[in-house]
Amino acid sequence: MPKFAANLSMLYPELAFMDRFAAAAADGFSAVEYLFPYAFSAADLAAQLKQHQLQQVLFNAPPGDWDAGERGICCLPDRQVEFREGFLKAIDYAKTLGCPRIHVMAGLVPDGIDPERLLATYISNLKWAAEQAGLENIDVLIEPINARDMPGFFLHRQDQAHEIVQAIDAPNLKVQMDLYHCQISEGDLAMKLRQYLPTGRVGHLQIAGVPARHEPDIGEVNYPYLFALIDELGYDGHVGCEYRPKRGAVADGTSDGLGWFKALTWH
Ligand SMILES: O=C(O)C(=O)[C@@H](O)CO
Ligand SMILES: [Mg+2]
Repeated sequence: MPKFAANLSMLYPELAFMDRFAAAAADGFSAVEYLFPYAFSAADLAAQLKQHQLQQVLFNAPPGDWDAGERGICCLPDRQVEFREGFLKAIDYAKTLGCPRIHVMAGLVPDGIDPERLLATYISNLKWAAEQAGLENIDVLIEPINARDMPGFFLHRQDQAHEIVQAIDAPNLKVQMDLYHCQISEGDLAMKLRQYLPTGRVGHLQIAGVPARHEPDIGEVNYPYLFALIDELGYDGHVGCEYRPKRGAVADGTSDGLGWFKALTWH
């Protein structure tokens, strides 16, 4: 069975962020991920990980002005200095948290800029980021995100992401394959896993039910089948549980929806 990580940005919305570590550990998780650590000190976050014996497996580099609607700045030509400063801050957090990978969001395609310039900026920033992160044995990940949830995002498809990763050819630059986004954008999940996991270029997996992004046992995707396939293909990384609990922010709403996880992991 794959190893699962609780995504603390989406799971446990009923709790304050700092209380979500304890809740994830109590539910049987041994690893966590979340979008952004920057509202907290790295030392406080590291203390939570230590106290609850959790491994931090992923977080995101600063995405620009998230509250204003930005979704990453890596492809934006006029934001290179900010991207690089933010990425170095992410490396500092990763070192304190013992986190081996950082997700870099590409950004929304702005009007009126030549797509070739966006791609050139994206590639140049990713090359630089992979070099910096490589000095600390950290992987850099890029994630295709579906256009229904994030219209105008630069990166929507697995083949596009893999083409970029291959072109840059840095050993620590990989794809974050979120099966929720992949199902919405392109489908054929089992064949996509068979195509991409053996390349060694998938650095992290994530899951959610489709179409509503609730628990993985709600919706059109047969996850037990895919978990067996992920094992068969020899993937030994984590699978991030990045979904919005169906019961929402009510007491025990997240834990009550974890029957699918407990059935797989509790013996
Ligand atoms: O939304 C997702 O999917 C993610 O993995 C986030 O890191 C970016 O929105
Ligand atoms: Mg994701």
